[in-house]
Amino acid sequence: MKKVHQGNHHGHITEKKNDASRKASGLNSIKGNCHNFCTAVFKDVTYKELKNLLNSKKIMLIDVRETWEILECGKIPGSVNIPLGEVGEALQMHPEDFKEKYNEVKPSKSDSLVFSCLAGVRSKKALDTAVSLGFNSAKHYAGGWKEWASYEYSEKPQGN
Ligand SMILES: O=S(=O)([O-])[S-]
Repeated sequence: MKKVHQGNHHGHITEKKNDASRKASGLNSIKGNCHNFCTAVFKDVTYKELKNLLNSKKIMLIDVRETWEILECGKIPGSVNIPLGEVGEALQMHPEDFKEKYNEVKPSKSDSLVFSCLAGVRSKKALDTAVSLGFNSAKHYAGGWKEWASYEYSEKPQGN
């Protein structure tokens, strides 16, 4: 008898838990969508903003393309190459190791970091990694090398 009673009671709790976890996963997906929306709107720098930031020398621009792509296509002047697969590890490195590997001072969590790639997909992933590691001022240049080269190396009027 006792066993049956416990079983029923347990079953009831389990049902409640399932309900609670269903609600939580609903909230998580809302949170996920909001995060994507917020990073898309507030953490994206335009070509002109990037130019100004580079001129002010107040940012570290990290190009997350593979090294061969940079050698083949070119790079935004002043950018540092950290391929996407290395970003998480690099941002957690000891500053001395970072300096040795990338020949740059490791950015602090409050520094302005901007990620770029070819067309904004990998730079967004790098941005998400950086934000999850506490680099809350990080942004990305969604236009990437594609847009940069089109403004810098063609007769096209420059965008914003
Ligand atoms: O560089 S990219 O991932 O946007 S194609």
